[in-house]
Amino acid sequence: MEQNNDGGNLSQVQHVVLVLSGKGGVGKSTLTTELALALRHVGKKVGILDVDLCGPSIPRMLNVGRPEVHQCDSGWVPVYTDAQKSLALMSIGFLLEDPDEAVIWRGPKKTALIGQFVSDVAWGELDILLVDTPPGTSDEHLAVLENLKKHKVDGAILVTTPQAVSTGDVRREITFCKKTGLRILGIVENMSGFVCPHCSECSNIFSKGGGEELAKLTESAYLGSVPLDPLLSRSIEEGKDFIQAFPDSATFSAINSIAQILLASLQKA
Ligand SMILES: Nc1ncnc2c1ncn2[C@@H]1O[C@H](COP(=O)(O)OP(=O)(O)OP(=O)(O)O)[C@@H](O)[C@H]1O
Ligand code: SF4
Repeated sequence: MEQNNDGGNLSQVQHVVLVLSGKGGVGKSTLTTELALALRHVGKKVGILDVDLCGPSIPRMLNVGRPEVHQCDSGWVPVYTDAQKSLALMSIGFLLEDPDEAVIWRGPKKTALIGQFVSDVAWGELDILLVDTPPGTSDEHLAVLENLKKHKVDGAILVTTPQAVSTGDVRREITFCKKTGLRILGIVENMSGFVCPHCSECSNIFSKGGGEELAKLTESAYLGSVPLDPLLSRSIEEGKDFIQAFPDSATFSAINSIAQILLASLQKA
């Protein structure tokens, strides 16, 4: 783990993990949300930093709307999703007056805001902070990474889909990690098979195993796969806690297993 002596607002955060994807729509924000809920489920204190300027969707997924954010002496106070303060969220969406505002910002403004955003959240004590980044390998990624690296970052989880594994987007993402010295903690294949809402049987619509192949190719861990599950997309749309609502589902087991493997690899590092 990279760390300097001045941990700043991240000094009481044990682990920082970026969630990346080569392109949009592969389920990066969904998995960030579900992994955070799964980690909370096993008693961890979790934070989510939503830096996805293209579409900050995590507040909707966690059903927190657009609360007013307050400042304390050490920075922005994150929004807590529960009374126990076990899941903290700070989203770039909270700071935008108009949700479409960020799209028209030019590079330097985005970079400056991200810099401030990454450094100025008063997280307090957290076991793990998940950072939902914009899709691709843009300047925003570099800005997030540069700012986090001043403090600490354990590495990144790469989210892909069975169809996307062999595309240029994924290769560019891997090259980005290598060039910036960002450790790939593991690969997750999302939308891997389809869970029938009637009989819960999972059918592989697209070829399977691409995520595993990619993990071998990049010599990184394969964290697991999550099926395309209508119950999960409904929970996400309605801002409900899937982990709490469907603890017996195969999708819950898949997400839980990925969270456990991730935790084990962070504890080992
Ligand atoms: N495993 C899944 N099962 C069912 N629906 C899913 C699954 N993963 C993602 N989705 C749905 O796919 C859509 C896109 O997901 P999401 O917003 O998480 O993608 P993303 O990669 O973060 O996209 P972007 O970075 O462009 O915001 C959402 O409507 C979400 O509910
Ligand atoms: S998976 Fe089962 S319930 Fe779903 S359509 Fe096929 S047979 Fe019917």
